[in-house]
Amino acid sequence: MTAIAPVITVDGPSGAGKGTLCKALAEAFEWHLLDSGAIYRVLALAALHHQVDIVSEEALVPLAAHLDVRFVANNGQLNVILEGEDVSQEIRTETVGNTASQAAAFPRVREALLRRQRAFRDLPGLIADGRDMGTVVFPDAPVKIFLDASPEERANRRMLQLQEKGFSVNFERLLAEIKERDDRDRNRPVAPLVPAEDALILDSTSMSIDAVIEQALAYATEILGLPQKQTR
Ligand SMILES: Nc1ncnc2c1ncn2[C@@H]1O[C@H](COP(=O)(O)OP(=O)(O)OP(=O)(O)O)[C@@H](O)[C@H]1O
Ligand SMILES: Nc1ccn([C@@H]2O[C@H](COP(=O)(O)O)[C@@H](O)[C@H]2O)c(=O)n1
Repeated sequence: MTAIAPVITVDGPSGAGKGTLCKALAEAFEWHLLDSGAIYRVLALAALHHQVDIVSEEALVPLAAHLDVRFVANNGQLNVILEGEDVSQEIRTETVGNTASQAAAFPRVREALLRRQRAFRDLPGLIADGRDMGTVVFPDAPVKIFLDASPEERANRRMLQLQEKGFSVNFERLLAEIKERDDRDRNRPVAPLVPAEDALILDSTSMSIDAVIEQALAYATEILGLPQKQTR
């Protein structure tokens, strides 16, 4: 009998700290990592590159079905390769994030990307980062976490992140963009951003990164029946 790889899902809104937490969990457990948002972002970038109409589900579905994307491990980072070109940085802009959230609202686009995401499930286990990991993509995951934070805190984190990279940013504009994306992700008819019924909800608004990681690790190891892991 083939063993089915366990999955830890981490869902939540933009800037809640999912990527940070998932990377730490993947390192601690030495499991595979799925950044499902990167797949939606790559689709958005491919649409922008090929002048595919982002508001046309008809036009986006074939692009999603044949998306030529690879994730290549490189010194502890995952490089994102679209049609042979490294787009790891290009997909991280707010414009691409917003375009991704428009494309992600279409049911048939999501359907076209489903199998690609499930293919990441492999032994010894998978950490899955996204919006619908626990509700749609891996509903049988034994550990589900919904990571939240207030919009103001998330906008502040994003501002600091962009400033560290040398960009000048406007807090009010970032906050408005975050709220707009939240609204679209939470209210779409398919796979909306909602916590799975069996998810642990972690509000990280007033928590440090280390405290979030520690709490998530303790929860996951307890449910999976694994020995307690050390935090970094
Ligand atoms: N608990 C925390 N306290 C303060 N800053 C945090 C916390 N968690 C994450 N951050 C910082 O917030 C920023 C955004 O975090 P991260 O990229 O992990 O969020 P995300 O939920 O994956 O966002 P997205 O869905 O848009 O990719 C990063 O700069 C990260 O270091
Ligand atoms: N499982 C997912 C993951 C992402 N999305 C959409 O993509 C946008 C970008 O995601 P990031 O996590 O990289 O910020 C996001 O706003 C969602 O609209 C999704 O629908 N489902």
